[in-house]
Amino acid sequence: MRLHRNLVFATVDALAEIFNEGNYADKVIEKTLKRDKRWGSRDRSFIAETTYDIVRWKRLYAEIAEVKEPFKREDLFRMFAVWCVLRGVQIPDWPQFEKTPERRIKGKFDELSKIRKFRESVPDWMDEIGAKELGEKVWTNEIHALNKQAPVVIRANKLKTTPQELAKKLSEEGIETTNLRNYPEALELKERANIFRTAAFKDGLFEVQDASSQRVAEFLDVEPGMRVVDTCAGAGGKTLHLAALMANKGQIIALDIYGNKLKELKRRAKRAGAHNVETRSIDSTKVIKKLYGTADRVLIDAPCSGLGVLSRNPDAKWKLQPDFLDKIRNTQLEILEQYSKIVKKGGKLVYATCSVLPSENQQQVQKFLKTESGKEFKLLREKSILSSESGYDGFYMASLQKE
Ligand SMILES: C[S@@+](CC[C@H](N)C(=O)[O-])C[C@H]1O[C@@H](n2cnc3c(N)ncnc32)[C@H](O)[C@@H]1O
Repeated sequence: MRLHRNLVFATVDALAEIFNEGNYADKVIEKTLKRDKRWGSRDRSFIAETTYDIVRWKRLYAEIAEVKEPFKREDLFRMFAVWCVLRGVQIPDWPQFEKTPERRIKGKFDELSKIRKFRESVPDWMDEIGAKELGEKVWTNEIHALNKQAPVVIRANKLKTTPQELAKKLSEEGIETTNLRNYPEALELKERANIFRTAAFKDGLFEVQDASSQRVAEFLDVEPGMRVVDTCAGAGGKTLHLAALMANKGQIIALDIYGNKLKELKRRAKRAGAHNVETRSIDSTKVIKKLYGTADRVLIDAPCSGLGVLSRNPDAKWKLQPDFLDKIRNTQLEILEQYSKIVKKGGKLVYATCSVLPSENQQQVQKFLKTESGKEFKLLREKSILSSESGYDGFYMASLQKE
């Protein structure tokens, strides 16, 4: 691979913004890619993938390059040089890369690879919590899996198509996919591509949704005609899946504390042809109280650490803080206690997170079952999905019934 100067410089600029200004990697990359209209798809994927790679391996690369935050521009070039050496990419003969110590880089890599927190490039506190909660062996495998680049999985929108029909249409647009066994609506892309540009996407034939995430709406056991409340709907990944499973019949009320996310949900619902979705912004406790005792199904896709989705969101390793984890656990429990009251007698509640930590998952459900609201529920089943076992995101879901 020959490196192009403007692509490498764009990558280094993006890294400076992510690491030193604390901006979100996806937003920075989106902005960077707009910088030059002449960049083709290969150029764009070089910038996106290299930036994500260096974000993912920040701790390891910084340690090898012997640089510390806040990174100076020359530090970022040194980290880039580490990326080149470890990837087997020839180092350009530019002044920024003069005297790159290739053998030393390889030697330091071998030495640091013996220690998990360096090898897997995670902060000390995260490595400790992971090992404490999951056990050394499971955490070692899990963090390894979470450091792999996530595959692109889409969900065929059954309101408009079938996975077979969709695969054919995408193939006609030059995008090859494979069916995923045991995930009835999912297709995985054989190669990464900008699928948002396809006619199939614009026509609402699919949504990008990880395979594990597709398990959540299924877990809710919905039927057409039901009244369903999706309490933490965000931009509606699961809401749209629920609408498809309910064949557009019945009612879905999508809630969130952020109105802008619900706006995006509405746009997506329109594209997907989901007509049974109504959005309500939670701007006071009244919004929730009005719904008490009214829903056949309630989904709490709770805010969480996101530790199960590090492979698609590697900068969360550096953005997450231990005190946030404490705060979010309290929020999860409060949400469970409050929103569970929306379920009517005999109805079901699904609590889900994209975390692999038991303290956000099964332990929260056990705590909830002991509370005043929780005493009315019994746990029907629960599922923990590890990325190291499934090959997709880490998730947790529990189904509870109100007696
Ligand atoms: C895991 S995300 C939801 C993802 C979404 N369900 C999907 O499938 O695309 C959690 C959501 O909870 C929302 N949230 C945070 N605190 C909340 C609260 N107290 N009540 C309702 N929603 C909340 C966040 O804005 C965020 O959109």
